[in-house]
Amino acid sequence: MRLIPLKNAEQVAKWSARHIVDRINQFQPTEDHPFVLGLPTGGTPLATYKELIALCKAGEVSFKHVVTFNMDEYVDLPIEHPESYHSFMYNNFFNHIDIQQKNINILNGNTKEHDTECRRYEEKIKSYGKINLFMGGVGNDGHIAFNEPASSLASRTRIKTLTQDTLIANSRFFDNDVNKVPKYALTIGVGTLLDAEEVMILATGHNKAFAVQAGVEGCVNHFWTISALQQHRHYILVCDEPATQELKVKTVKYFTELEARAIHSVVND
Ligand SMILES: N[C@@H]1[C@@H](O)[C@H](O)[C@@H](COP(=O)(O)O)O[C@@H]1O
Repeated sequence: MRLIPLKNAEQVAKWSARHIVDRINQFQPTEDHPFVLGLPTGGTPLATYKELIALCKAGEVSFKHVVTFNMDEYVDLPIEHPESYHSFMYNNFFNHIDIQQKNINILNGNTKEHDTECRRYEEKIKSYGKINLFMGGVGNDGHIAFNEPASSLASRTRIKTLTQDTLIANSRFFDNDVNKVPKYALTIGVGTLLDAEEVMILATGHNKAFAVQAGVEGCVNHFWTISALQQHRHYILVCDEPATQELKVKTVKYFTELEARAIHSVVND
């Protein structure tokens, strides 16, 4: 894995946006050979989306031949609701870049046929071969996408019941009223994420410190689903300083020195 320990959230946004732009540009996507990008919602990636919009407007990257797959969507929350992940993605990203509508994929949480929708999503991903780069955030309890504690580490896209911790954490988007937060979500599985060619997780703020510890130093276990990424061949965790607070000093020093000495054609997986 690569741990990128940075000073603050602004640096995390700049580093992650630049990484995505470099990967897209190296790939040289075309209509018939698009770059496939997995995307999250949440407060953490917002600044990365702002950077990507700026880089797109500056002509440093085009999303014309980029296909996106979002990680998750609430169940039974109308698409037009300001807190649906559809609204989030269009308002904060898609409306401001040159992506083609036909290349945007987000799970439909308003269907009654949850299993069919989840299977369709997996098959659509497969139709592109694989996701080239999946960006993600992480919950305070170490969940990735909506793979809540004790999710199968082999799981695929499916419906999940959200935990009380997640309902409380997400109530900040629903007038601080936990009863307004949808109780279920459709989410890609841990296995779906592990199939991506590369996974980049962003973690900022001291609330994420235990999740980061689980993702770097912890044992692989289903209670901290981020830990499953330790088995991924190209896993990058980009953190600000508060998010590394629970890591050993030795661990942070090790990865800092590794990055300083790295020749980036040689990846430190
Ligand atoms: N499903 C999302 C996750 O994808 C996200 O990583 C997490 C943390 O969000 P934030 O970045 O706002 O802390 O929230 C939700 O649970």
